[in-house]
Amino acid sequence: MDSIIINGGNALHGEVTTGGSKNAALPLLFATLLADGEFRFDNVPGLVDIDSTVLLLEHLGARCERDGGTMIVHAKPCEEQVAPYDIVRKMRASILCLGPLVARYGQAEVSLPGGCAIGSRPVNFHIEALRQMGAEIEIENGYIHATAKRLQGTCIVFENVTVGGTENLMLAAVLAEGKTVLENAAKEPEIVDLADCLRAMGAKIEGDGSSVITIEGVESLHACAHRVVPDRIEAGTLLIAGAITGGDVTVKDCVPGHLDALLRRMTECGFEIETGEDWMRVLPCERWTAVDIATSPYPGFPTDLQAQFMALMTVANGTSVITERIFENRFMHVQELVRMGADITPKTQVAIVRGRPGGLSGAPVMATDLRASASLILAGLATEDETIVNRIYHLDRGYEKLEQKLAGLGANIERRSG
Ligand SMILES: CC(=O)N[C@H]1[C@@H](OP(=O)(O)OP(=O)(O)OC[C@H]2O[C@@H](n3ccc(=O)[nH]c3=O)[C@H](O)[C@@H]2O)O[C@H](CO)[C@@H](O)[C@@H]1O
Ligand SMILES: C=C(OP(=O)(O)O)C(=O)O
Repeated sequence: MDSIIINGGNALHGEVTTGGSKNAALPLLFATLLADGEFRFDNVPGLVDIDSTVLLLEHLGARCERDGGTMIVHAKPCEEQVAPYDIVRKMRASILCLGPLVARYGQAEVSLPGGCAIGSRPVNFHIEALRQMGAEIEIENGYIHATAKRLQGTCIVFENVTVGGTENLMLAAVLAEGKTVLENAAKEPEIVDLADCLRAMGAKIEGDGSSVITIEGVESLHACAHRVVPDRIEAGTLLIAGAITGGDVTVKDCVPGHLDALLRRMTECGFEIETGEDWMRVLPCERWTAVDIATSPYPGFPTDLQAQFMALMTVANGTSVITERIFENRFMHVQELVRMGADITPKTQVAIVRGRPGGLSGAPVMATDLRASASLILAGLATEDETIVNRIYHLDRGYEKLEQKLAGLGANIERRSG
């Protein structure tokens, strides 16, 4: 199993580019189940989760070709609408094939995704909403069995904001009969990116980016070309990497407007941040002040940056209260940060981080999930000695060549295969 070795202590300097968004690319690729023909996607990140999606699409009859950041999907009619356990268990977002399959073919069998390190992560909102559109859904032998004559447009009010649920229902409603209104919908930039792509396929969608999305179903859709939106979580992680080392880092090819919540908090900490249309820069800062964060749906502070921000707070001046409101178990990085000298008291959904400027030391640590991996690497950069981050396969789900990007900024970091 690969690990990442970091010899901390270097202030990072220079420019680094952001790749395409994992969380946008996944639903976009599942949108190809809605039409036949040749789709072209640019700015597709090279990630294990993208490989898992390709595996599932190819299982469902498509052929995918990749050349750098470009992915061509030759979409064909799907003969057997089955998403098997062996593929779904690799990636929870596989559930996003349910909406398009049942909308287009009137049936689907999709393995129920399990929980993961950050929580139980049920898909009851997806299932309930599809039932409201007329789908008959049974759960048997670990599979969701869905059938429908033609899905019927209706008004769906999500009990809680759900990114995947909103996406699955958008992917279903575009081919339903009549108008679907999604209320309390997610507003994430990835939702807007999906809506843009679906519109390019001929769908009629309004309101994406707000909490009410209206979709007028159409009879059929066609293939299109689309460029994946930049990954705001990768961009935020790279900016924090510059900040935590007291460095001067410019993150290019990103959308700073998608990171308002992070940039506001970092500015409150005392960091000087400059932004342009598609870049942002953190300037050198020797000491920063602790601030509190509480995660919430977009445009709130993203849960996917909570672990990385916590690393920054472990070496801040003062005490920070970090509240995780999206997932019930997203503090798995705390114990590993503590092994590196951090002073953190975790409670149920709150962690009290008593900052210790210059107080971290390198250690062998274990990554438990994707963003926890990033958090431990950031903490490693802030020490003066060696950190070994084990179980790095989580990182490869969501960051393309993170160690190479950080090394390009002057970090002493390498991957060791083993
Ligand atoms: C591939 C992808 O885009 N993943 C992102 C997506 O995950 P994902 O789409 O899985 O997250 P959701 O927004 O659906 O989940 C939010 C909360 O709602 C709960 N819930 C969700 C659905 C449901 O049917 N029932 C239910 O109870 C979840 O357990 C969680 O507590 O949004 C999360 C929240 O921004 C991000 O952390 C993930 O990186
Ligand atoms: C939790 C994440 O992803 P997923 O929903 O794919 O597990 C993430 O990107 O941080």
